Formats: sequence, structure tokens, C-alpha cells
Amino acid sequence: MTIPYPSSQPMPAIPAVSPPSGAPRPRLTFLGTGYLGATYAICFAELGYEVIGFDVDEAKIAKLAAGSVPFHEPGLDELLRRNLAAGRLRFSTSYQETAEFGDVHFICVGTPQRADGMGADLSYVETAVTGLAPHLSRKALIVGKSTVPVGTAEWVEQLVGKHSPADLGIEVAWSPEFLQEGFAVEDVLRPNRIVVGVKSEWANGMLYAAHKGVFDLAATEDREVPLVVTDFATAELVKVAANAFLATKISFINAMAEVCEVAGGDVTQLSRAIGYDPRIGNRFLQAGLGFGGACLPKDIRAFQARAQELGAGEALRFLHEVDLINLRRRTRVLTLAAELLDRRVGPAGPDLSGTRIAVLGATFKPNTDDVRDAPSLAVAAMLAKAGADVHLYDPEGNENARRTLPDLSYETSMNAAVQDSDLVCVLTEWADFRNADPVALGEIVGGRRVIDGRNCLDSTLWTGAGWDYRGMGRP
Ligand SMILES: NC(=O)C1=CN([C@@H]2O[C@H](COP(=O)(O)OP(=O)(O)OC[C@H]3O[C@@H](n4cnc5c(N)ncnc54)[C@H](O)[C@@H]3O)[C@@H](O)[C@H]2O)C=CC1
Ligand SMILES: O=C(O)[C@H]1O[C@H](OP(=O)(O)OP(=O)(O)OC[C@H]2O[C@@H](n3ccc(=O)[nH]c3=O)[C@H](O)[C@@H]2O)[C@H](O)[C@@H](O)[C@@H]1O
Repeated sequence: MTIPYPSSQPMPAIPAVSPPSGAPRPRLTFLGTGYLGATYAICFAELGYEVIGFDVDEAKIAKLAAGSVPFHEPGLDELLRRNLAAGRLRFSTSYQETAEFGDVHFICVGTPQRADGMGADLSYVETAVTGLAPHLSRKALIVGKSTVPVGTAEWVEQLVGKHSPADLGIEVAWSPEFLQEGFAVEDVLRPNRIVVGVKSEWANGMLYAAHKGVFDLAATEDREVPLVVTDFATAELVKVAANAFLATKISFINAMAEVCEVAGGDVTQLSRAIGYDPRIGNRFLQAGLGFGGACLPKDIRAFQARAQELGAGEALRFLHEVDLINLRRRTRVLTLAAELLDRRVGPAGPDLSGTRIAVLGATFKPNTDDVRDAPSLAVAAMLAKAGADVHLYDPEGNENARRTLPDLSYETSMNAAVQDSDLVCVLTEWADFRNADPVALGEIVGGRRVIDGRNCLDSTLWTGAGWDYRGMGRP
């Protein structure tokens, strides 16, 4: 499908928004109740809005309607149950019910990497919009929240024009999302900014009203939430630019880790030292196994693909390097494993047959059960491919990991995974692993060898307990 861009329509000036004083709050719907949409539906009900969460996945909707969040996100279960009981929150698989209910419809469906490996798959956005639009029966606003290539909002506007009743004047806006899994409730209720791409004062006012609960909460806490009102293209670009910057920051520090590895430096100290400069800042400078998840990797690839289509491919060529640095961290663990286990590395990589390796961590980061593009799982797969007998444990991610990699051995505790292993790989920095007792673990392993893929262990403590320790970019 082609996304028309740049728009042939000139952008009207956007007047400053004035809060619709005393205006009734709009009723909100969220199409797509995955990590993003379910969190939003639940949190906005908590803020006092009447909400419908809609999904085409009947099992997911049944679970949510029964008071159970279908993924792990701290704090969300309690809010779900409270708001279902209060009657402010409903779940539906009916486009008609959703269309009739809502004044503002947020599109929160997935935009995964296309099968060709680069651009974004917009088919879910298309299905959601064309499913909803024909059922609309009064003026409403459709707001994209999914992360999309620049130009998508214009295309959605055309879809809406084609599929909704002509006389209703349905409008479109784009409001990208910046929440982090594991902190999602806090990020939605107390965002560090709200960005909206709009074309009319009416859309601007509706979006303000749809977020008034967030602004009101901030006011009661003596905070302000910056609001950036802009055009479609800028709103779409803000999102991918933010993720590209975060990915670049992580790959920068991992590039420094690579240099530390050959020069004998310690990247954790380097990171701390440069992070004291407020122009650099100390966040997202944790060297280790690199970034994974359903967003940063796919977003930097889709951003490059879109820039290429628009003739600006060269501007984003560095993102290819960011991706390569990130992926090299995964193979680094394999090299360290061969080194620690004293195994030969052939042209096809190391031969780890006959070894038992404990992998601690399957999720792409702690405090989630999300294993999408998890560096830890990618490494577990590489270790198994090299012949190791891999025993994996994750506090929340075992079930999802088993669906992705069914052939590994899944254990129900850290001790069971570590028992008799020749090597322990800590690949996600769950608190349980960070705080593990190296003396006690040392008594049940086959060999005291540990790879700290997230630089989250106290190396002095582990070496003191007799472990052969390897970190990422640190001695
Ligand atoms: N997960 C996150 O932390 C964040 C995600 N995003 C973006 O939000 C979007 C969604 O991400 P996730 O929630 O992680 O994806 P997800 O895969 O967890 O959820 C997507 C949901 O959309 C549903 N769906 C598919 N077709 C549909 C249709 N026609 N109508 C209604 N629902 C439909 C699926 O059944 C699924 O439940 C992506 O563009 C992502 O990049 C943005 C910021 C944060
Ligand atoms: O677009 C999205 O979906 C979201 O993507 C990321 O959020 P998330 O994927 O939840 O995870 P992050 O906390 O950003 O971590 C991403 C990956 O980077 C890794 N990471 C993070 C920080 C760091 O210093 N080093 C590092 O390796 C993490 O282990 C993880 O694998 C962004 O942080 C969110 O702002 C954004 O909304």
C-alpha cells in the first residue's frame, strides 16, 4: 500500500487550545487491547472517563471483561477490577457497539515489522479503521496512537473519508505514545508530555477534553504536563525520533563497551562518569545485552525504510549501525560462553555440546512478561543451536518464551535452572537475579562460571565466592 506524502493539503494554522470549560467529557474507545490499548482503556477509566476497550481477539476481550489483564504490568490488575466494578469500563468485540458509544476513538493496534524485515505492517491499522468507520453515526474523532511511518495519518484520513458516512465530517488526529512497559500505569496517568497532530480547532479541543483527566490530575499534584500541538507529520515523526534517539544512546554505550573490552576499560564506570554531565544524562546508558522488545528494534528499521522511500535514507544510515552494534552484543555472549567453557570456536561458531547452561531471564527487560525480540531469548536460542543443554527460568516470561522456543527446558525456579549447570547466564536484570546469593548458588552448580549480560551483579561479591565472572565491557 502507498502512503501519500507530502500532503497536497496546506496545513491550517492551529489556534491555541482553550479548555472546554464545563463541557461534558467525551466517551473514549481504544481499538486494540494489547499492552498499549488495554493500559490506556483501564487508566482512562481510572481518570473518570467512560471507556470501551475493543479488540478482534475474543479470548483477550473475555479475559479483560472477567477482570484479568492478559499480560504482566505492575498495578494494572487492581485498576482493571476497580473500574469494571465502577461501571466506567467495558470491553467489546463489536465495531458497531464501539462506534455508537465513542466520541473519540483511539487506534492502538499493532504495527509490527513487515515480513520483508524493514517497513511497518499497517494492515491492522487499516482493518481497525475500515471496520469502525462505516458504523459511525455521529461526528467523532479518530486518533492514531500506534507507532507508524510518517504519512500514515494522511492515509488514515483518506480511508476514513472513503469508509465513513459522508455527512458526519469524521476527523482524524495523531497522538503518539511514549509509555515504557513495566512503568505503563505511571506513564499513562502522569506522562512527561502529550503530543497531538491535528488539523482543526475542533479536533484540538476534543483531544484536550479527552486528556483533561490527565491535566486535572497533574494540577492537583502541582505539576504541569507539557502539550505539544503540531501537524500530522511532526506528531508521527516525534515518536520514531524519540525511539531512534533512545536506541542510539544504548548502542553508543554498547559501542564503548566493545572498546573497553579490547582496551581493558570498565564501561560501567565510563557510563557513570559521562552521565554526570547533564548534557549527556545518566539514563539509558546501561551497557549490556542491548535493546529488544516490540518497539525500539522494529521502529528504527521502519524509520529507515520510510526515510529511504522519501529520499532521506542517507540521513538515517547511522541507524543501521545502531542496529548492528545492538545485535553484536548477543553474539558477544556466545563468545564469552566459549571462552569460559574452554570450547573451540569453528567457522560456524562455538561448539557447546555436552554443556549444561542456565539462562536466567527470557523477557526483554524486567517487570514484564513480554518476550518479543528479547535479547535474552535470542541468546538462549544461539546457545541451544551451538549444542548446549539450555535450562531457562524467568519470573514472568516462561509461558511466552515457551511459545517462541518450545524446545528449551523451562524451570520453575532460579535454583532449578542453575542446578548442575556448567555456566550461568544472567540475561535479564530481574531483582531476584540481581540479589541472588553467589555462595548458595555456587554450592549447587556444576561449575562456577557466570556471564552477567546486564552488568547487574556485584562482580566483587561473585568473584569472592569463587565464580569466574564475565560482564559486558567490564573486567
Ligand atoms: N507496547 C508498548 O509499550 C508501546 C507500544 N506502542 C505502539 O502501540 C502499538 C500497539 O503496541 P502493543 O500494544 O504493544 O501491541 P499488541 O500486539 O500487544 O496489541 C495489539 C492488539 O491489537 C489487536 N488488533 C489487531 N487488529 C485489530 C483490529 N482490527 N481492531 C482492534 N484490535 C485489533 C490485537 O488483537 C492485539 O490485541 C504499536 O504500534 C506499538 O509500536 C507505543 C508505545 C508503547
Ligand atoms: O515505543 C515504545 O513501545 C516504547 O519503547 C521503549 O519502551 P520499552 O520497549 O517498554 O522498553 P525500554 O525501557 O525502553 O527498554 C528497551 C530495551 O532497551 C534495553 N536498555 C534500556 C536502557 C539501557 O540503558 N540499556 C538497555 O539495554 C532494555 O533492556 C530493553 O531491552 C521506550 O522507552 C518508550 O518510551 C516507548 O514508548
